[in-house]
Amino acid sequence: MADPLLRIDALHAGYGDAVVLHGIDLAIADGAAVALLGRNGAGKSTVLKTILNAGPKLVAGRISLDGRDLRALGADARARAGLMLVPEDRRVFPHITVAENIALGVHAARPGVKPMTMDEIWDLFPALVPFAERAGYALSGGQQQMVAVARGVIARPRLLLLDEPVEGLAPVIVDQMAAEIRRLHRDHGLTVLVTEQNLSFARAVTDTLHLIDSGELVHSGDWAGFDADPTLKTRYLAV
Ligand SMILES: Nc1ncnc2c1ncn2[C@@H]1O[C@H](COP(=O)(O)OP(=O)(O)OP(=O)(O)O)[C@@H](O)[C@H]1O
Repeated sequence: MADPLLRIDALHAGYGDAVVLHGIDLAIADGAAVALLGRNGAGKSTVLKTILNAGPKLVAGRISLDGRDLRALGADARARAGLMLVPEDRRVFPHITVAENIALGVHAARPGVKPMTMDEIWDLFPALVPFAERAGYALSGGQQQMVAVARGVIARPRLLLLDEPVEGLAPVIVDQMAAEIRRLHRDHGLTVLVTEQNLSFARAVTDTLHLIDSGELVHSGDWAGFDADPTLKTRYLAV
């Protein structure tokens, strides 16, 4: 079997003296779409942020991309290696336009990889075209999320990490977002790791899932396996 794109071995990480991840192993194949599900505080965001070196402290374990050990790299270098995080709080800048917000993502381009043009972005996210010149503060939550995703893909990352992308969004926007992410994955080959509590969204955009509870992975498999054991939902997810 080919080496996975991203590989995490025996990862322990946390904040200050508090260790919140206790030995996470995860392998994500190139072209995969994977969900990381768990309750509030289970450790989902910490996994994503540790992959990016964006906050948590790595205590032990190894993270590699295409076989390359990432541990010595800072967040910017990991972005330029092809990892991009769309954070839970979206971080759309309020006083610049949608187009300007999206263009900020270009800084993460990998050496030798041409970022998308704005025309390519508008083709991928036609719903944003009418808002191209609108300031960030004047967007709805769903529009902000779409801007954050567009900014996340403009540099053509190898792996897009999405932290609870549809939290707080209306069901119709959730469906639109699911179609968008699925299209990026299916038609553009984008590898995706998404944390979620919204099961129907996660199911719509991924093929395999991992459940995390108190900083440990407690189940991994496909959706059919998840559905075959209803206790997984009641034990590990707040539903
Ligand atoms: N900056 C921080 N400093 C200290 N502890 C933190 C920090 N961020 C998160 N934690 C703790 O780490 C644990 C895991 O939090 P994390 O945010 O990774 O969970 P999560 O599964 O993403 O939850 P949510 O769905 O609520 O975002 C929690 O106990 C949380 O309180």
